[in-house]
Amino acid sequence: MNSNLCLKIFSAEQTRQADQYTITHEPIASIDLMERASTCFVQAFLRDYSKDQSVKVFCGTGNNGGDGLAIARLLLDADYHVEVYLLGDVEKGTPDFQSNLKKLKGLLAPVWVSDMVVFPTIENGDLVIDALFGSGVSRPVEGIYAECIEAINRSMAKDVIAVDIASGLGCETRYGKGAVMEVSHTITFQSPKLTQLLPENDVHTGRLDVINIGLSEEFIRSVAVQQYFLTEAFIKSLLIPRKKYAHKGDAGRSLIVAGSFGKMGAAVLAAQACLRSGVGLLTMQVPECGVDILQSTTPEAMVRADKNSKVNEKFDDLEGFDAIGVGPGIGTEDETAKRLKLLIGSSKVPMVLDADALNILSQHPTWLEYLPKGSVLTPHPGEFTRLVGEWDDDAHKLALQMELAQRLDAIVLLKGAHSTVATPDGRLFFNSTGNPGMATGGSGDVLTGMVTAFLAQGYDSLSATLVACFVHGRAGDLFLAEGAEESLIASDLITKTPLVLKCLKSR
Ligand SMILES: NC(=O)C1=CN([C@@H]2O[C@H](COP(=O)(O)OP(=O)(O)OC[C@H]3O[C@@H](n4cnc5c(N)ncnc54)[C@H](O)[C@@H]3O)[C@@H](O)[C@H]2O)[C@@H](O)CC1
Ligand SMILES: [K+]
Repeated sequence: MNSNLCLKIFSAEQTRQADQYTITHEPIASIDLMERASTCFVQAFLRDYSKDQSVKVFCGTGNNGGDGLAIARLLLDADYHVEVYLLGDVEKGTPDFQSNLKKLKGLLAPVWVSDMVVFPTIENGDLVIDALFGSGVSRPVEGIYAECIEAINRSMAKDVIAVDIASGLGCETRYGKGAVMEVSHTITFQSPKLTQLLPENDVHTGRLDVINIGLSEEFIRSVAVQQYFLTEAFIKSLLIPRKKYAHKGDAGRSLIVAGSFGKMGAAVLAAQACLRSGVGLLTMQVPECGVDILQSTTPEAMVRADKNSKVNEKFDDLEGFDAIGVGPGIGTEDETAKRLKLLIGSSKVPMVLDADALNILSQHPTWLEYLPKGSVLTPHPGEFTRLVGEWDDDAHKLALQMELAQRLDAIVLLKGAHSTVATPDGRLFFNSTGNPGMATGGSGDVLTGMVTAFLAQGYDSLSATLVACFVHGRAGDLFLAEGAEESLIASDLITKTPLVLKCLKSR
């Protein structure tokens, strides 16, 4: 696995080192690197924001403020109506801030906001560019800066766009006691910052675009990190090609235990997602009441009927399977719980545990110790709370996720916007695909089917989980090309999977 193909999530210090290394070794003057970053920002900005809106740029006196000044100049060149507001001790500004201030002064007179009397009125429909603080913020933001941030947060601005990171939001921590800018869009440099991927900072990040400003690839490759952001190139590198003389057995055999009376839809979704993700042979174990449903909706799957008519009770004969998925719609009846215990105890192949299987396990935590090697847990936040208890904030939640993966020697996929995948050796992968439309019933059942399919096809547990997670999100994103988020239903994810896989497999 070549993790260098992912975007590495750097600390503020590593970001600073990457800048410095690039300046020394490319070599490029610091001011030219700032110009390059600002030009990349403006290119992204021009795609989304038209000239009929007034742009107010708020700049601090560090390099983020320097970026803001360069961006203002480039937008003026592009015929935007721009106003610039400066905060802080301009005399003490960084050298690159000073150079950009000089370059701008011939074109426009910036306003120094010494107190709130000079703070401008932000009209309904204005755009605000936030360049007060970037990755250099090191403590809670207070005083005039905080007053200014709070005024912008209360304003009628149509959009607030952060340069690199919202002011006041640290790369690794939020400095919660101070003011933090609320932004609708962040255009960040080179790689996302950890805080930008956490739900609690959604209002401080908004839509996140990561732009490549050409920091030294040599440096980036050399830095060891534990946290990664998935890229298409990385996922492509994980895909296993089908062999020319492949037969259905080569593509793996899965067993999925799913469904109960009234919840057979979960089994159908998991089955169809598993088949569309390339499994060779799929056997579904469902209660008697679900046999006809499965056979008629999904003729490609073989079906094993449980003697219990309404719930899954019997999990015998595990011979010949390469991966086992269990959980979607099985319910938490006592008989099902007992048989889940036996299934865990007797399976010799990796298992994917989801939904009610996780709910049962949270009632019987000691059974988790017997999970077969390479197993994958795929909780949503509710199931995760039942497994590990409440968390204080998102950082604590990630710590609990990593601790669980280590303790169980299993992969733990925590679902949500930017789903996270934790490994037993302490790595954490953030997904980069998906959208809010996917918060819909059955979406998780589809994911279970996908992970099970990739495991059965011979992917190692981490690769199977990462590929499934990325493909699942990309399928959701593809749906948005033709439908609204609100209209997305879980089966749309299955419908879009063939095209997603085709594109990923193309060179
Ligand atoms: N160094 C480089 O070569 C590049 C830097 N870039 C920009 O530079 C930014 C980082 O710049 P800086 O390191 O100058 O830092 P910032 O511009 O984020 O912060 C500036 C200063 O604010 C002070 N400060 C920190 N927290 C404060 C607080 N709560 N209240 C008041 N003052 C506070 C710090 O001492 C620092 O000197 C990046 O986010 C990015 O926008 C880009 O231009 C790309 C290239
Ligand atoms: K900023």
